[in-house]
Amino acid sequence: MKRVGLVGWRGMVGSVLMGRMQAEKDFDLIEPVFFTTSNVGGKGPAIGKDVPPLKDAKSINELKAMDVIITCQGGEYTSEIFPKLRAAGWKGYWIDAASSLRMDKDAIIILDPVNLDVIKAGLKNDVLNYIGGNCTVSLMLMALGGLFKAGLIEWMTSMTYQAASGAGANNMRELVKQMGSIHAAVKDKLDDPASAILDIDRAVADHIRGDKYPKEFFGVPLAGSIIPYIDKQLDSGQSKEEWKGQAETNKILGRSGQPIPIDGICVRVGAMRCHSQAFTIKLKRDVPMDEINAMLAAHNAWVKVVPNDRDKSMRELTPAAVTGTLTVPVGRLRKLNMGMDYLGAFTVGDQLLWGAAEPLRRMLRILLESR
Ligand SMILES: NC(=O)C1=CN([C@@H]2O[C@H](COP(=O)(O)OP(=O)(O)OC[C@H]3O[C@@H](n4cnc5c(N)ncnc54)[C@H](OP(=O)(O)O)[C@@H]3O)[C@@H](O)[C@H]2O)C=CC1
Ligand SMILES: N[C@@H](CC(=O)OP(=O)(O)O)C(=O)O
Repeated sequence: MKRVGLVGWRGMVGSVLMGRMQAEKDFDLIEPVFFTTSNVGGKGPAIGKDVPPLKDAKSINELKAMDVIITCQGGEYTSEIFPKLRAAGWKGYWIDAASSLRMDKDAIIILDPVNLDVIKAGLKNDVLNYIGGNCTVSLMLMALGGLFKAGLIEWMTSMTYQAASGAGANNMRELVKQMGSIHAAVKDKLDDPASAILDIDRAVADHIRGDKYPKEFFGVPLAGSIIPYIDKQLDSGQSKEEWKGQAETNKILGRSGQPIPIDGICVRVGAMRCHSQAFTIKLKRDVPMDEINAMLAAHNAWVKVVPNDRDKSMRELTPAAVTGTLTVPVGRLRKLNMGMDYLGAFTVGDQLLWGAAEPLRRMLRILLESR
């Protein structure tokens, strides 16, 4: 059995990964060894089988004994430990949720329902580093895989509505606190049916601009507002999150040469853990809608085409409907006023599942099956 080291298993992404690995009985197929940066010698998680005490995630010697390492510990950990581990001669497989190594020439971005061929070619060519993609990019590709596979996309824009979870666990807590604090600030007025809505509105606006509004982690209000910037600022005028759209998509698809142009504006909204995206897609030719729907639906087992119907869209194409599931609905599909080769679409996906944890455990399975 392969010795698989798990780092970052108790964090937010790690916990989702643990849940999925247990649900899919992945632990039956491996010898799991759990690592920690804060509790060496402590008890490992309950996974239905005995595991050794927690090992030191900074010990190159302990890590070197692993055949595979899966880490959700974060980019700083990867940047510190990965080069030392390779410098020490470790030849195992490194599977990582963090972005640090994604664009390295020695790394493959993993999203097997979309790029199993790229992953398999990597394994054949002894590539050892397999990195999960950015959540918006992975969810976009799960939704639109059929159009990419058919080579129909000339260029596209993605305008995102990204959940608080993408910023981390503390930010999710802060979003809920912000919601609660808004309600508390106007509860008396809300309880009085005779109160004027503009008084409530003014009180809410004063509150979210005021000092008592909790915004330690976001820095600005999210509940009752939006944040039109995600990740670092780049000289190109894009945010780093926006830059990833084109760079990672083309790498995931294994495209060399001319990249498919992809750009847009990434925005944080008050959803908990589902990212949504609205697309404008320039098709290479006018393809009938029934063919487009069929292509999208047939691409993978998780995408679900939602008919462009008001009631169905409102019920099935929302973070509230999708959260905690692996289903990636895509809908609002229609030709735009710009012409018959312009397609509009909207998708929603759980960014902790397909956007983070799921591709990692599936990569482990691919490795186990291939080796
Ligand atoms: N958040 C996201 O949406 C996505 C994140 N990623 C990447 O995954 C990595 C991890 O992200 P995320 O899971 O959000 O990070 P977390 O902050 O939730 O967890 C990271 C580590 O923090 C330590 N930790 C400290 N205090 C706590 C606590 N109270 N509860 C749990 N863990 C704690 C744990 O390490 P220890 O046990 O050693 O103390 C844990 O492994 C990042 O690199 C990120 O870029 C990738 C895709 C999406
Ligand atoms: N930046 C993403 C989350 C994330 O962790 O992305 P990446 O893995 O590319 O750093 C978000 O805020 O929604």
